[in-house]
Amino acid sequence: MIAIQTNNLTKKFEKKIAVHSLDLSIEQGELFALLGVNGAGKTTTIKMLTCLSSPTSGDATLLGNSIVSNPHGVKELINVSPQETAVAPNLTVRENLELIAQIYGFDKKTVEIRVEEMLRTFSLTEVSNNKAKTLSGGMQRRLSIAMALITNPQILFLDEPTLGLDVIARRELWNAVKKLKGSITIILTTHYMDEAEVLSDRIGIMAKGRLKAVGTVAELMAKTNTESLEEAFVSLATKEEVER
Ligand SMILES: Nc1ncnc2c1ncn2[C@@H]1O[C@H](COP(=O)(O)OP(=O)(O)OP(=O)(O)O)[C@@H](O)[C@H]1O
Repeated sequence: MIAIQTNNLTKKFEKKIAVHSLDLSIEQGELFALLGVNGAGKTTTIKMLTCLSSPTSGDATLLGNSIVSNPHGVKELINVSPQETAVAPNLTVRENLELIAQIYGFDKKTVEIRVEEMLRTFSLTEVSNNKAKTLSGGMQRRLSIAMALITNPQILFLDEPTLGLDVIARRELWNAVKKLKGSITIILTTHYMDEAEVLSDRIGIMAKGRLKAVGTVAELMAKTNTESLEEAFVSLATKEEVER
C-alpha cells in the first residue's frame, strides 16, 4: 500500500520555485531518505507534507488523506522529529514522554505502557529519571524521536536526526531507527550519505526543487555509472547545473 503519493506538488515563493512538480510514491513501511544540497527543496517538501505550508499547486495524499483538502486527517497520522530537539529541559526523560502521551489523550495505563516501550526502544531506561538538560546531545535526539513516536504515528518525519552528533551517538541513533524499520513509514532528510545508505530502503535526490532520481543505492549507482552513493549523488545533483 502507498503511504505517501505526491502529484505535481509545487511550491513557489514569488518567482522562486522551491519545489517543482514533485511526483513521488513512498510505500507503507518504507524508510525513504531525501537527499539534496542546501536549498534543494527538502525542507519545503517536508513542510508541505506535514501541513505546515500549503502547496502553490498540486497535492499529496498521506494514507489517502489530502494535504490540501484534509490537513486534519493528515496531522492525525503523522509526527515530526525536528532538527532542533523538542524536549523540555527541566522535566525528566520519563516526564517528557508522559507529557506528550497525556497531551495526545492516552489513558493512564496506555501512557505507562507506551513510555516503557519508548524507554526500551531508545535505550533510555537507565536515564529515565534524569532531567533532559543533563543528557548528552545524542540522548536528547533519541528522546526527541521517542517523543514523536509515542503518539503512535503511522508516518514519521526525521529531519537531519544526527546533525552535530559524534560517531558513537550517531550509531546509537541509527540502531534505534533500524528497530523501527518496517513497522512505520519514515521519511528521513539528511546530508550524510553513509546515514542514507545504512538506514534507507530507497533514496530520492533533489536538486533545485526537482526530484532528479529515486532508487536504491545500487540503482542510483547503476544509473550514474558510479561506484559510491556519494559519486552518484554528486553526478545527479550537479547535472542540473549543466542543464540550466
Ligand atoms: N519562506 C521562504 N521564502 C522565500 N524563499 C524560500 C522560503 N523557504 C525556502 N525558500 C527557498 O526555497 C529553496 C528551497 O529551500 P529548502 O529550505 O526547502 O531547501 P533544503 O533542501 O531544505 O535546504 P537545506 O539543506 O539547506 O535545509 C531555497 O532556494 C530557499 O532559499
